[in-house]
Order: sequence, then structure tokens, then C-alpha cells
Amino acid sequence: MSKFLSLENIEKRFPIPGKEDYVAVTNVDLEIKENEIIAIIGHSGCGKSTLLNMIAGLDAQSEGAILLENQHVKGPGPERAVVFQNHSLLPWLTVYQNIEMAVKKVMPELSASELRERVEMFVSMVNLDHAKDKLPDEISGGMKQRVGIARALSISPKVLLMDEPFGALDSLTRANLQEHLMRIQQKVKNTVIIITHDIDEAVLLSDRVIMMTNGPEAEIGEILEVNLEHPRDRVSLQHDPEYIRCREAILSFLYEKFAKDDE
Ligand SMILES: Nc1ncnc2c1ncn2[C@@H]1O[C@H](COP(=O)(O)OP(=O)(O)OP(=O)(O)O)[C@@H](O)[C@H]1O
Repeated sequence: MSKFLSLENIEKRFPIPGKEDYVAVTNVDLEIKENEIIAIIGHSGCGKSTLLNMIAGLDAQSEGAILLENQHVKGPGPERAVVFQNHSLLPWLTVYQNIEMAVKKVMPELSASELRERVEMFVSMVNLDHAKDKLPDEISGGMKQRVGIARALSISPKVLLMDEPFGALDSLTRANLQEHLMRIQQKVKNTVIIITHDIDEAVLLSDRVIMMTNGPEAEIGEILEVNLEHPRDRVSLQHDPEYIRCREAILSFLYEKFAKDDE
């Protein structure tokens, strides 16, 4: 089987004026399968965003290669959509228009009716039909994040990259968005890489959890397989031995093997 997304021996160094380069991440080797959901977890500063930005093509690695379906990643592209923590919506456009703009840009060949159909499908997918004509300032943080997810998915990316997408939200809104994501993922089944600080979120959503050691020179410390069927139900999982095993493995990695004093 051909490879889907490969990170090959990635290192990222940042130049520091007057000093040696800061090596943020090093030796990162990872094969990600199509339709796989990967969570990346690690203490603050271990290079999670750095890694995601390189996969997004927003920043270049210093060493190594990133290949998506055998093509080198050299810059941003519509096959890799990103959702950030602070939903970067355009404030002067409505919910509908924010999604429409993305679709228009990536799929200029669509007719007016195909465009409308596609935008409406993604507005509905995140249950925002009632708010489609509102401006970002007129909706809640959780709703904004749903628009960000709909906008990212509306261009049919091969890979959805999420940098702590629910990090700024309260726990109930966060749980609600996780449900949305799981439901949508059952339908669209694309490959997802999600950065999180939240152990339960990592186990609930992902097929594998990539645990990073602390920086500088952060590396992949351990990779945990989450052997739980999708769709998952957060309530029944609480008592599932596999869920408990995964939680404990991450807790032990973060707070015993790679504990960090300043957090
Ligand atoms: N442009 C830059 N110049 C110099 N150092 C940088 C730059 N960007 C990131 N770093 C450093 O690289 C390391 C990794 O940063 P990164 O933001 O990827 O970590 P993170 O794991 O995503 O952190 P957090 O969980 O706090 O968001 C940090 O020590 C950070 O200070």
C-alpha cells in the first residue's frame, strides 16, 4: 500500500540572534494512514504547533521531509486545511459568507447553485442553519469554532489539521464540539491531526496518540494505540478498560516520565 502522510526525520531549528539555533523538535519520524485520527499531546513548548505548522506548509522544516501522497509539502495547500484555536473568521463576513469564500477560492469551477448547495451542506453539518446570516461578533465562541471547522471541511481537504481547536472554550462547549467533530468525522472520514493538552480529548477522538518529550530537542516519546471502535460514547467509555488504560498511559508519560515543573 502506498504511503499517505509521512514525516521523515524532521528537525526544526529556530535562529536566535547571537546564540546557537534553538532546536525545537528533532528526529520526528511518523507514518500517518489515510482516515486516521492522530492526537499530538505534550507539555507546553514541546513543539506541537511547530510540527503542525510544518505539515500545514506554513513553516519549513530545517531537516527531513514531509510527503503527502508522495508529494513533498512545500507550502500551504487546500489539501491540508487548518483550524486554529482562535477561529480566524473574517469579521465583516457572515457565517455563510466565511464558508462561501473558502469554497469559491478552492473550487472556482462550481456553478452558483452548486456553490450554494455546498455551502449550505457544511453550514448544516455543524448545525448553524439558524445563524448563517450572522456576523462572527454575533455568535458564541463555540459557534465560531464550528464555522471554522465547517469552513475547513468545505474545501474537502485530505488532511484536517487542528491546533488546540477547543482550547479556549469552557468544558461543556468543548464536549459539545467534540461530539460535532466525531459525528462529522463518521461522515467525511478524512485524516485528522489534532493538537491537544487534554488527555480525555486525545483518547476520546483519536486512533493514535503521539506523545512528545519536552523541549528543547523534543522528540516523539511514545505512540499509544487507542483500540476503541468509532463512534464513541463519552459516558460509557468512562468505565471501558481500554479507555482507562489509555488515560493512564498518557498520565504516566506526562506526569511521571516527562513531568515538567513549570506547569
Ligand atoms: N519563531 C520562533 N523563534 C524561536 N523560537 C520559537 C519560534 N517558534 C517557536 N519557538 C520555540 O519552539 C518551541 C516549540 O514551540 P511550539 O509553539 O511549537 O510549542 P507547543 O508545544 O505548541 O506549545 P504550547 O502547548 O504552549 O502551544 C518553544 O520553545 C518555542 O519558544
